[in-house]
Amino acid sequence: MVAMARKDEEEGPADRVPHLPWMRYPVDIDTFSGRPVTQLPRLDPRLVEALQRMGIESFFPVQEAAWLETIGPGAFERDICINSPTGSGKTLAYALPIVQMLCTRKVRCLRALVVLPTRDLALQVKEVFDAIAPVVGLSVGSAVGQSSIADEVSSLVQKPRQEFYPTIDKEYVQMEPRTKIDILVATPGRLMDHINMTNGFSLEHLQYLVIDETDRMLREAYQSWLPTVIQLTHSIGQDHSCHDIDGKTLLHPLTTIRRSGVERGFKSKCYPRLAKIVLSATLTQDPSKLSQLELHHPLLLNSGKKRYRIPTKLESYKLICKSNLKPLSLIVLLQELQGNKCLVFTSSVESSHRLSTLLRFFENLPFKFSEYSRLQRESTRRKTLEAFKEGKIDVLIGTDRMARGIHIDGLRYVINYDMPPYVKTYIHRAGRTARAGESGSCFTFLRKHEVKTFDKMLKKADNAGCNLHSLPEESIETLRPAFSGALRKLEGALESEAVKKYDLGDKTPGASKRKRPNQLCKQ
Ligand SMILES: Nc1ncnc2c1ncn2[C@@H]1O[C@H](COP(=O)(O)OP(=O)(O)OP(=O)(O)O)[C@@H](O)[C@H]1O
Repeated sequence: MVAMARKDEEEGPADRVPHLPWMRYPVDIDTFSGRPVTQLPRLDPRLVEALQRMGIESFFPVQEAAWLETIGPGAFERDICINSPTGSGKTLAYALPIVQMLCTRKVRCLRALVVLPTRDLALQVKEVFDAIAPVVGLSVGSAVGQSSIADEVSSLVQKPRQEFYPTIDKEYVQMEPRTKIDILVATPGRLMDHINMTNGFSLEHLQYLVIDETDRMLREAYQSWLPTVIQLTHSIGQDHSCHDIDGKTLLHPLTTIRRSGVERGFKSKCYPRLAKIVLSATLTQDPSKLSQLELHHPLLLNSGKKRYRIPTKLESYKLICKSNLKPLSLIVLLQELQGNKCLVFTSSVESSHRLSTLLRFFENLPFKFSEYSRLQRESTRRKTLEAFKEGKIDVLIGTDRMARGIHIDGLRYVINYDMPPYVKTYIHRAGRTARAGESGSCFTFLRKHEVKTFDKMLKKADNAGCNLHSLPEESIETLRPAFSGALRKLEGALESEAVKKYDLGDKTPGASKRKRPNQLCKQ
């Protein structure tokens, strides 16, 4: 009962009317057909060319909808919230309007900030900006912890050019914008490092804030990055003036002044205000969570009739099997998928590790697989993901860490080795395939007693029919003898790993809660 209550709190019933009035009347993304890139009003011709070089001939509906709500008369007068399926092109939906809006800027300083929960995602988003921003003279940076903090600092800010202002006091020179970039893509941790420690890093000129994967970003406080950013961009009443050597008041020519607005709707808010775009495939409707964003007259762009939607070309299948036969069923399924790229999701890092270690003890499997886990080093994970993208590995075994936002070209299959706990989890896992209008399949292993819960869960999403998939019994039987041997080797391997870690004083996350070595193999 407690577990069910928590689920409802997390997701709510499928068709519940949102508490917030503005969420009840969304712009329906499905009414946009996605026009050719050459036919989007006001799109800079240089951007049209850049998009064509990227192989983009026409826009996806969410991109057209976001453009029409942000560019032109009344541009960015309201904050934009986007709830649109995985792989529907949300990144370009915000990147393009921001780049278009900034392409007439005269002075380089940090004007747009995009925040994402993980480094992999942030780098993926930066690639999109890198493909369009430089053609209109904008510079894009990242703060994700990929390089040392010193390297990152020197890529983001420049040293003050005091020699150009020999007669003016230091304070004036300190106000010169020093950021080398117009757009920053960041993870919250590194963003906070720069806010707190990097001399010359300033958000005072920030005009656009994008929070991608908003529901996840709001679930975790990440060192209070959000209130900090909002606070730093509220500079009402700050004294922007400084004085020259004669004591005359001098206003720095490059200062963005936010005033207390008096127009309707802006009372007691800063103007020009910080325009926000928040988005997800599973945008929260929880008023208390959304209130943290301090949205200004928000406008919701929504896809589908229900709260959640599964990509049109995604086919969902369930496989019912006993838990002791799950590894064998997985092998048979992977054999069926014939070495096509596939992501396998488990419920925990331990379960991923156990499964991939077990598979290693089967000989001659017709697919190459690898574990992808937060317990691995960052460099190992990066190499594994690269190898998977390049097709050197066919199957990645991991947890929900791989589920958010990551795009892998040509990924046709997703397998839920363990049932996802929430429909949101299903949507993000399954959404690694069937992206950008391509087709894909998601298979979910279930024990008999899980079927009802799973079916009920999928009903919360639009377009979520699920067929039964069965595997040939004889193929499973053939693997049984190898299975017993592999299981024995697995226990031995896990035990010696545990002993080794114990001796070395395990420092990995969760180590203190880990079981003693002699308890491990009894599971
Ligand atoms: N107009 C377009 N035409 C063709 N391909 C596109 C277009 N827009 C985006 N894409 C491609 O679609 C893929 C998915 O886009 P994107 O990652 O932005 O989806 P998303 O909606 O953010 O998904 P998620 O919710 O999983 O993060 C990317 O590979 C991108 O290059």
